[in-house]
Amino acid sequence: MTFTEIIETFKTKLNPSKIMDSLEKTASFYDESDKDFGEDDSGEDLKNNPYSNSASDSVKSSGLTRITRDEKEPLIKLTDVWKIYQMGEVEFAALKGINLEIYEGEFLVVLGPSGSGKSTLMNLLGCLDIPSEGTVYLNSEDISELDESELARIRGQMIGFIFQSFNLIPTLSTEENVLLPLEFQEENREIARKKATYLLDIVGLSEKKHNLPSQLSGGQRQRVAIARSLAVNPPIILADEPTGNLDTKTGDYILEFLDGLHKREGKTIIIVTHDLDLVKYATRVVYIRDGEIEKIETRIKNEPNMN
Ligand SMILES: Nc1ncnc2c1ncn2[C@@H]1O[C@H](COP(=O)(O)OP(=O)(O)OP(=O)(O)O)[C@@H](O)[C@H]1O
Repeated sequence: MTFTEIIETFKTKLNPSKIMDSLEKTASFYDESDKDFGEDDSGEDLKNNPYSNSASDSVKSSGLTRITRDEKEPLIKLTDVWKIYQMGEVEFAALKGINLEIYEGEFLVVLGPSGSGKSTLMNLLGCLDIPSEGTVYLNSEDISELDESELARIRGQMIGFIFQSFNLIPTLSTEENVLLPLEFQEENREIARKKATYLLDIVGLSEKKHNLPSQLSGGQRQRVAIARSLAVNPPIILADEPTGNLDTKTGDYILEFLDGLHKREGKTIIIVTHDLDLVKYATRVVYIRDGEIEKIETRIKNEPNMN
């Protein structure tokens, strides 16, 4: 499939009129100090931050209501959430009555062993799935009853995904993969290109923009996935084992980058992992086991892990 065909398929599937009604106009969210992936940065594009023009009016015009902690309204709220998988006659409860409130600006790490329900929980937090029972609120909107096109609209506005299962599209170049969510939101082509160029520079991949994903290393692919997840400047970043297949150095870069987004841009970061080392970045850690929350721990960020 060509780039244009892929865009058209997405648009047809996901009801563009609804998406157009609620376009996020993108806010300023980087400055030069975010340039964490140094090696192959050209630096040229950082002088012209394409996200900076709309800084003052972006949130107002976006249709998104930014909830502050003062208002004490959670950005995401799960109330007695169950996820039951049906396998023929047999039912399996992967989540059993989860209650969780996540506030804007948190760095939440969801920690649990294999099979504990982390990915199932992530799919609900990311509006990729709806609960079997219970309620999921995003920005005070109950997503449990929404259809797929409405869920897609909310995802497009609110959430950037860094999922291993969210593969890059193999037939598209690095640049086209980053352009995808922008084109999908019918961003002006020229501005979209500037944003893609800017983001690829931020993650240190300017020189690889014409490469296909298969011509990149695992770490580089993950960096493209990060650039793509940030393209529409979502307030929430969801990452499923973001360092899973990476060497320590690249994994650390990615975590430091997410940490920077949290500290400097106030992004809400949610990571699910079984890696205890990631706890040091968290403001709260949710321990999950057998589909239930075992405990929730509030932390002072960047404290050494005491476990
Ligand atoms: N589509 C499905 N149908 C049936 N059972 C499922 C399905 N998806 C997940 N499960 C089961 O639900 C439980 C939780 O799975 P989940 O993928 O959420 O765990 P996880 O904590 O993310 O595991 P891992 O760390 O190994 O990825 C597991 O026992 C799994 O076998």
